Amino acid sequence: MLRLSDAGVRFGQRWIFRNLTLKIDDLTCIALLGPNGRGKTTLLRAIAGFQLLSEGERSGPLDVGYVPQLGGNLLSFSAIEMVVMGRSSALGVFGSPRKQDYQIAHDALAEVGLLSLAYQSFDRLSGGERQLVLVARALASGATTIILDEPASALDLANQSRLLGIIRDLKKRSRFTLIFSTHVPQHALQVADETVLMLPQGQTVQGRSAAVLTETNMTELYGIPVCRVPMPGQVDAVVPIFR
Ligand SMILES: Nc1ncnc2c1ncn2[C@@H]1O[C@H](COP(=O)(O)OP(=O)(O)OP(=O)(O)O)[C@@H](O)[C@H]1O
Repeated sequence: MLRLSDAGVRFGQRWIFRNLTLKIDDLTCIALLGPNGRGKTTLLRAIAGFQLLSEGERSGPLDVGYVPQLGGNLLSFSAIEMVVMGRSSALGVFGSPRKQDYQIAHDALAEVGLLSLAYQSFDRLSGGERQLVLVARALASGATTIILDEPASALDLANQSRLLGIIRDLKKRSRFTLIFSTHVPQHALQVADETVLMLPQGQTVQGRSAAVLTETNMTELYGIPVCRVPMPGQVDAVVPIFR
């Protein structure tokens, strides 16, 4: 189990969050939602153990596969080399990747549907392709806790569906604890067992996704009306009402 108790992170004089207690049971899938700048990345990094807490405590595993938000640090390694880098904790400081590490990387790229781009330079991939390569890297790491920071932000609708499928498959394998942030409540409703809302005024709400993602909570979260529309035989549709 991963746990943050009375956790807080402060940058200079500014508290990003405080008094935050979060319990993540093994093998659950958790979605994290909140408005821009509210502190989701900071919280994910704290959960991963990369961000030092200013107060409170973290307990839980440290071997975490972390998929960062898509950034500008483009590297000219090939896609498969980027994925093989995910094997580094299994190889040790001086180890170099062996045939079996490349096989694992190959399988991970196949899982995200990018095998055909294995030897293309990472810096020449599209944003969505890069995002999927980073997901493959976390899969290849062998970590059983995988944290994904907005993994769908650059994905088209088909690839969002593929990503949700990958998350569902990982859940079915019953080996992984998954935590992802998103600005799309529908993603949480589709695949997350539990959702954590970082509300604008500083409170945090955690609970079963269908129970937490109410119209009232989502409207408070984003400051615009958000509706949940029943879809016969399917998960409710989440519809923001843009003005
Ligand atoms: N190392 C840092 N030093 C100072 N301020 C920081 C640092 N890292 C993040 N912040 C600030 O903390 C706040 C929360 O940032 P964070 O990236 O966690 O938000 P977020 O919810 O992930 O945002 P978004 O949805 O826009 O990605 C922001 O205002 C950011 O500028």
